[in-house]
Amino acid sequence: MSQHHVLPSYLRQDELGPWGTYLQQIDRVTPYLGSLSRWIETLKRPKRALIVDVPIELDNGTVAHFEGYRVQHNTSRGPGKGGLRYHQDVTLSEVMALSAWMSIKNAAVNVPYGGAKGGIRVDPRKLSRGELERMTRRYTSEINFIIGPNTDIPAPDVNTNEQVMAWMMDTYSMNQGRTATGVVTGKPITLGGSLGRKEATARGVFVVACESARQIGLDIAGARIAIQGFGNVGGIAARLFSEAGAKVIAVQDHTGTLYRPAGIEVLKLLEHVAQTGGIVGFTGAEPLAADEFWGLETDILIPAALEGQITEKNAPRIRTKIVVEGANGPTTPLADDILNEHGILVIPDVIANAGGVTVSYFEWVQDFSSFFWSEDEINHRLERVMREAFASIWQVALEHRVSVRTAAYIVACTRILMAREMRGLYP
Ligand SMILES: NC(=O)C1=CN([C@@H]2O[C@H](COP(=O)(O)OP(=O)(O)OC[C@H]3O[C@@H](n4cnc5c(N)ncnc54)[C@H](O)[C@@H]3O)[C@@H](O)[C@H]2O)C=CC1
Ligand SMILES: O=C(O)CCC(=O)C(=O)O
Repeated sequence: MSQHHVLPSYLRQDELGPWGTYLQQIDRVTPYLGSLSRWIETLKRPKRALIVDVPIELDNGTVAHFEGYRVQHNTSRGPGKGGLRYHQDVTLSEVMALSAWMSIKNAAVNVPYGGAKGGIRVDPRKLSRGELERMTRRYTSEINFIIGPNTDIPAPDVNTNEQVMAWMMDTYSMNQGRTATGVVTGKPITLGGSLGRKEATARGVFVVACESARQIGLDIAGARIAIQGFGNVGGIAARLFSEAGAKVIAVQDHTGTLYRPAGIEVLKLLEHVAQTGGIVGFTGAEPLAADEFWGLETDILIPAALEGQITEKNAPRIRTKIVVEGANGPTTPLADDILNEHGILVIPDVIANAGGVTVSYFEWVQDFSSFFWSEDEINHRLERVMREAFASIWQVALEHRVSVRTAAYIVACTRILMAREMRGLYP
């Protein structure tokens, strides 16, 4: 990383993690921003970062404290928007990076939001349903004063789902004294959720994978796909690819790795995961050592789990044609360079997984107007947004002879910094 980054005083150099990846991505786009680059520092620090203590009474009567975060990276183009993650390894610098990637993503697909993200450092698998509800409600109360339908709108991310969103919406509404459905998206349909939101991220991944495959003359029917992460994004993407005639030959999650060259029966695997919580123990494919996953020969590789999975260590072994980033931040900058040198096309997170927030935007619009659209209408609009965003970013990549990631950042940072410049700094 270049030496000139002025880090916020609450981050140590050795704690950078994904935030360091993000800063390098910003360094790479800066030379393409012309006079707007005088505002670049705006993107290198979050606008607002809140750390909260979340105490709850456990079922056994003891008290546990969890650390929670909500970071609003940028609100130049609209309210903060982004998911909420429950994971034992969540840190402030990770949530900062995730919030920054939301700013870039929302601008890349041109939805009228800034970027935000939240997290709680907890292994939710160790909590009962009651404990999970109490933790969610307490966290929501603690961040209550910085979220709202017009200020910052959370949504599901790793280990959170529509039930968690329902508890958040209810807690926020209790504090407001009125029902405020628009405070979160990814809600249950019966509480103002949108048809198609659950599948939206995976559908967006599928659409951009098809668009990029078309660019390199790859047929999706019969294509070999490997997917890391078999949750909301990876599991549903696997289903969409197999419905389109592709072969999902390898899958990895936190419980194990599976391989079947003839193609895994995705519906059966989804059923197994719904019953057992992970892919381990599925008998319709061979178990594989975790590290072997990265060396498999495939046509499309989809990281759809956590950050920092493709590094300079495993990137040299990757044998695929396209990497489509379902996860946020799965590829480090060094790995990005290696994949590029090997002629592997990388479709970055900020466009590849933007389908989720796009339908979150549709949900928010539907909540405000109390008028709900059909699933066909939603999927149709989603596909149009994804295709148009992909086409314009692809064009910028060709014009500037840069990676698709840098092209997406050129488009997004120009939109954000233009808004910043037009708004000015005063009073
Ligand atoms: N849910 C959404 O709408 C969106 C999610 N994303 C990103 O997609 C990624 C996955 O999110 P979701 O599918 O929503 O989460 P999820 O909680 O539904 O699924 C996460 C999956 O990752 C797997 N996983 C966790 N640790 C792993 C490890 N060390 N090795 C291999 N697999 C591991 C889990 O087993 C699970 O299958 C995250 O990076 C998230 O930020 C991005 C855009 C929107
Ligand atoms: O739907 C949303 O608001 C955000 C989803 C999310 O967290 C993401 O795109 O990474």
